[in-house]
Amino acid sequence: MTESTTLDIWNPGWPDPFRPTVDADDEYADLVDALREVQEAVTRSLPTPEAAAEAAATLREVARQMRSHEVDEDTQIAGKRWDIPGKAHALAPVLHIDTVTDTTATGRVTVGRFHSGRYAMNGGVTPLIFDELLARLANSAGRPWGRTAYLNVNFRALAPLHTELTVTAELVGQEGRKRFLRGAMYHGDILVADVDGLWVELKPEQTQNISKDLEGRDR
Ligand SMILES: CCCCCCCC(=O)SCCNC(=O)CCNC(=O)[C@H](O)C(C)(C)COP(=O)(O)OP(=O)(O)OC[C@H]1O[C@@H](n2cnc3c(N)ncnc32)[C@H](O)[C@@H]1OP(=O)(O)O
Repeated sequence: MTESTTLDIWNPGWPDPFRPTVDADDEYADLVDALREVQEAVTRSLPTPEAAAEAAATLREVARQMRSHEVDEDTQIAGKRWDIPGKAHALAPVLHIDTVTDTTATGRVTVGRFHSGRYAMNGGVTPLIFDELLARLANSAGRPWGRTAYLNVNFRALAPLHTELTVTAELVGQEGRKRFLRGAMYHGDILVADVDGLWVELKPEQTQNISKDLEGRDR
């Protein structure tokens, strides 16, 4: 796999909760890499029942250890490492963002069997990748924070596993608070998916303490 160029494209307009609140060093990134390794290895395996039970006990022990270090969402590292591909979050495949200009962005991604549907990338994973790249572009160049309003994805061809795919994004228009983006994913010259997305700039009251907005809701 090609190593990425890391880009710190932190937007000063973004609210503080999106920055890690402790100095993150690579032990955190390594922990999430190890979690990704587990996800892929478990997906690819057919252990004996005894081996499955042993692994489950080990994983529950790791979960117990991590629960003893639990913090609130504003303080956690996962999803906050803008400087490294994957942002130290194991949900989506690791997207290597190579370029971000005021109106375009490009990246590369390779998925394994953990993100497979059946011998090709799962259809729910493609929007995750588009959301990551398009959101970075929508919210870069000093633009105030906006949220995804829609992502309309067209699947044009199977996206192969274990193969580097390129992803592109473009800001195609702005009307008031609305930012219209378009993106595409390629396997070599083959278009595997494209997307139209809308980001809506948040009103000041929408950027205040999101956890308060969710109080009392079943999350
Ligand atoms: C500090 C907090 C930051 C949080 C960052 C979180 C980042 C994410 O992960 S986003 C996750 C996925 N996205 C979401 O959960 C978003 C949920 N939806 C929302 O929050 C709201 O619907 C939101 C912000 C997108 C728009 O709501 P609101 O600000 O009230 O917009 P509203 O004033 O109704 O509409 C603004 C314009 O956008 C248009 N619009 C809004 N939603 C849509 C849509 N889905 N389709 C088409 N047009 C839309 C409206 O028609 C309107 O257009 P016009 O100005 O021409 O009349």
